[in-house]
Amino acid sequence: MQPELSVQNLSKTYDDGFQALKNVSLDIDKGEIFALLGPNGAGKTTLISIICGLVNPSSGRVTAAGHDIQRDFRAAREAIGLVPQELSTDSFEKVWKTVSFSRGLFGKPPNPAHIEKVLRDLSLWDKRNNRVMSLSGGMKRRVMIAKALSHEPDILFLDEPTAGVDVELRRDMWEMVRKLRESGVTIILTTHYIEEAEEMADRIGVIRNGELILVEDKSTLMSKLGRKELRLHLHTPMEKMPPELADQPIELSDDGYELIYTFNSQQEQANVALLLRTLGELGVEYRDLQTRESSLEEIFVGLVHHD
Ligand SMILES: Nc1ncnc2c1ncn2[C@@H]1O[C@H](COP(=O)(O)OP(=O)(O)OP(=O)(O)O)[C@@H](O)[C@H]1O
Repeated sequence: MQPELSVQNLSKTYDDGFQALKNVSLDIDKGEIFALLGPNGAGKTTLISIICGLVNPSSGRVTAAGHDIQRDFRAAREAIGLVPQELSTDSFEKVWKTVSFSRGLFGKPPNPAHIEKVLRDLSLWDKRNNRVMSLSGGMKRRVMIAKALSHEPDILFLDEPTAGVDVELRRDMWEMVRKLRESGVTIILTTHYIEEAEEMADRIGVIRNGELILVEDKSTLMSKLGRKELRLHLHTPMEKMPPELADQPIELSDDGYELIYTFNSQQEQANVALLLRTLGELGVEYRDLQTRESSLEEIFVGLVHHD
């Protein structure tokens, strides 16, 4: 199957000589939710802006829904909906009008039934006759999404969709994104909230200094790079690590009351059983045992700050 979005060897050097993207290649399938993670200035917005035809690439090729974004600009752009990072919604226009107008910009004939559906799906129907500028920040953000969906795009870009949005609205947005995916829309989102990527994405790409350093299924990423931690709370403090445990990835807490064992998620649980048996043989008693897996956030911080 042809990917819905294909980015091949894309590079961008801005006029001042700054190289914001370095040979980025990425294929995204129809119906995927793809999260692009990266620290500030990594190149996320540049990548999205090139795909949406707002910035010219220095080299490389992009196809969206099978259309080359440079040779076949109109068709490619029509296939894409973009919800930009900056909200430009200080409009005197009413919600219905501004959303319908966006559709017209793509040369699509009016389709009130579609606009109604979009507004209803985004819980904006009751506000359709309100002026955009009179809406709350969260509602304005929904209007931005409605505008991006007005021309029935196949691919939707959400550039930091929930920045500055409260937790409740964030959850509503996630719900909405899932519904969109069910209707066959491919979704690419950038986010600083790792929780968001963890919650939503099928695949995750990590971009750093203009390079796509990793693309992986979320679950693979978490099991490959995630670590598990086992903490044993001891009955009596231990003064130093017994020699039998010296070659294990195990640490003793400063107060001597905790043994902390870390292991790769992929590694066999059998190692844990072995550790517990060794402790039993040594007569080390513990009152409590806790396990914990590293979050995507910890994995991400590790990726972005180390080589
Ligand atoms: N027009 C421009 N001219 C020169 N440099 C630019 C231009 N636009 C962006 N840059 C630089 O390119 C780099 C990537 O910027 P970009 O906005 O793509 O990052 P980002 O990953 O989206 O960051 P953020 O998370 O902060 O939005 C930054 O260092 C930025 O300063």
